[in-house]
Order: sequence, then C-alpha cells, then structure tokens
Amino acid sequence: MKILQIQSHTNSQLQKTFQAIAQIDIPDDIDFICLPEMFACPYDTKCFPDYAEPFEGACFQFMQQLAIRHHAYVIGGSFPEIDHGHIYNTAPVFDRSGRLLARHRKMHLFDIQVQGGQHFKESDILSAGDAVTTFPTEFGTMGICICYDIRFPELGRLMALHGARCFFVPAAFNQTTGPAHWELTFRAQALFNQVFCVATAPALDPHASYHSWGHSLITDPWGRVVTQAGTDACSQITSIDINDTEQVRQQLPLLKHRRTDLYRLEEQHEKNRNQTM
Ligand SMILES: O=C(O)CCC(=O)C(=O)O
Repeated sequence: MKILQIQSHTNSQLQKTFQAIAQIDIPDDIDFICLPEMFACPYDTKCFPDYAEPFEGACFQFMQQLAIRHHAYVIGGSFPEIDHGHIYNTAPVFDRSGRLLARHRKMHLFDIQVQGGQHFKESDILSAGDAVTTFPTEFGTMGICICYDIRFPELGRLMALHGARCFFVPAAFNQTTGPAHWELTFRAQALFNQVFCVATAPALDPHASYHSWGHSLITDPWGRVVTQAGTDACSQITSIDINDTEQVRQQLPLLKHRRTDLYRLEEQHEKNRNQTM
C-alpha cells in the first residue's frame, strides 16, 4: 500500500493553495493521498469563519477531483465546514472514483494553555463532532481522526475495535507540543492498538501566527517510526505492508488479552459512529 503525504504550505488564497498541490508530481501507483489539517486555511481561529464553507464547497470539490485524477483514495485535508450556523473542523475521505467514503468532524477541540508556550482555543469558534469514523477500502477498514483527537486513547481503541488497521490523522502540532509529544503520541497509539498511524501536517511557516511542527510521519504496529519529514514543504512517499498489523497481533495478542470481564470501553450510541457515508 503506497501512501503519499503532502506537507504543504497554506496560502492565504484558497486557489493558490489548490494550485500548489495540483502541481505536485504524483506517481501513478499511489494508493492514498493525505493532506494536512486545515490545509487551505491559516490555522488561526480568527480565520475559520472567513474560510468556512458548506461541506460540498471548494475544498471538497478540489479533493474529489484529486481522487479522480490520480485514481487514489484521498484523505482530507480538513477545512472549516459550516453547517446550520456551526463551524466544524472537518475532513472528508474519497475513494478512487471520487465517491465520498467518510466525513470526520474533529471530536476533541484543541483548547490549551501551556505556560510559556502555546495557547489556542478552538472552542471559541468551532463546534465538536460526535462520531467515531472508520471506512472500508480494498486494504481493509481504516480510521480517521483529526490532530488533538489522537491524544485520546479511548478514540484510538474504538477505531481499532471497529476494525481499523491504519489511523489516518491530518494534524498540526506546534513548536511547543511537537517536540514533546508528536512522535511519542503516534508511536503509542500504533503500539497500543497495533495499527499503522499516518499523520500529515502543514509545513512550518515562520510568518504565520501558528507555528506548525511539520514532521509528517508514519508509525507501524510495532511502535516504530517508519518515515518522518522535517519542517519544510515536501511530499513523502512510503510503502507499507498493511498485513503487518495481523502479524504483530498474532505474535503479541494485546487486543485479545484485554480483560473485558473486568473493564470495558463503552460507546454511548450507535449513532455516534460514522462507518461509511
Ligand atoms: O495536540 C496538540 O499538541 C496539537 C493539537 C492541534 O494543534 C490541533 O488539534 O489542531
């Protein structure tokens, strides 16, 4: 399974961001094209209302065309989605024919205040999604969540229990939390759930108000880093063998060894699950 991660810059003009991505030379045999969190909107709460668009707006259409043109799955690329007056941080997933497979709305809003470091309050502007998202592909079931969502072990475990073999995560850690937690968090989720994690981030723009950590990476079911970028704009291609998931699970059956007679993870409602659109 061949994955292309696009660690792009966000231009203040939507069309310029689209053009820069469209100019990337994408080989014919790519299976998944992954874009960063808020890939076409500066990561700044003040910008979210200005860039917000209905679900099937310009960002949706751009990603759908990318899927059709390259005959590849496209993992959004989140954008500010407006729906009934609420703004969500939303990522769509398309199959190789451009059909919508899933829509994930970020469930955990990023409200943090690190002393001497990063401050951010998404909840000033954004509403939270309420569903765990998995989707079917020819390589098996996959999961998707957005950035801060990956910090919650319960969500990772739920995606794994719903059959996900790989977690795709458009993300944008920063210069405070990135060096401390980026690699650790994705290695931990991969290790505990015995899955691949594919995290795709925006490139660092020193002139932006939010300084992305970049470092788009892939971790494997053994908890290793398979590939990791720096902070500059780049596109990174990685081949993984998705069957490693089962290999590792057979040798070290962590999911089977859970003591569900003693403890259990409960999902509140069936409706809180985006399995496929
Ligand atoms: O969890 C982090 O450190 C960064 C989270 C973030 O930037 C986000 O959720 O957008």
